[in-house]
Amino acid sequence: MTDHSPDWQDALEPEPPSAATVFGDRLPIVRQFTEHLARHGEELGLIGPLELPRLWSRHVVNSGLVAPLLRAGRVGDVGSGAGLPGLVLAIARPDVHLTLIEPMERRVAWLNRQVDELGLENVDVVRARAEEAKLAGRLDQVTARAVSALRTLIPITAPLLVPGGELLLMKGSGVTGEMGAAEKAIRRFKLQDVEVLVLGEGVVDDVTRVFRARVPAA
Ligand SMILES: C[S@@+](CC[C@H](N)C(=O)[O-])C[C@H]1O[C@@H](n2cnc3c(N)ncnc32)[C@H](O)[C@@H]1O
Repeated sequence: MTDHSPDWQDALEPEPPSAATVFGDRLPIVRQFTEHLARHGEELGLIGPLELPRLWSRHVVNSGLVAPLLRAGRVGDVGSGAGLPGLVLAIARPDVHLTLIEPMERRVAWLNRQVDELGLENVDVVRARAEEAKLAGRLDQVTARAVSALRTLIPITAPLLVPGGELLLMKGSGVTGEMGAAEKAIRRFKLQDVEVLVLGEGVVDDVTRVFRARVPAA
């Protein structure tokens, strides 16, 4: 019999074993989200045409690696786009409230639709640029992925934090160079305990780097 599976299904990377390790009993909802993204992501301009063969490992599992770093409280994800890492983290950590901050109307509509379809009760979506989101001093932790270099990302994310709050900024292998270029911003916001965490060793082929730092406590 001829297989009439749609193109997206043929192109989608098979679920890697790391997905079960990272998401545990939340995996069925992560699967739903990944399928929605694979089905609609390209036509909605959320992911590029080359991303389906690496959607699980490069995007979904990669985002989920940050979940153990979240503390209970209110976490903001700046520039959520398709929901990476914000929606994935909201699925993985139902005990944490996620605020997804995204200025583009089409992406905000997508995020709201996913929140409804996946039945997530720990998410709100704010349509705004981070610097205009009226969230200054309100968030316990802020995540971001693929939004901008640290030198411009720190000045739009650090002001959102409560005193003692924490930045968790997902970065590529160039993070050390970015930190050098961001020295002025690191000093200006008096960031403390600045470090780069390497996540996923022994679990995934491509490790994830996270720039972690705290703003001073009051
Ligand atoms: C390259 S996409 C990355 C999306 C997603 N974080 C990911 O990893 O796939 C960058 C996203 O950041 C958003 N963005 C750009 N500048 C922003 C700002 N100042 N505040 C909030 N979001 C911003 C864009 O609209 C876009 O959705």
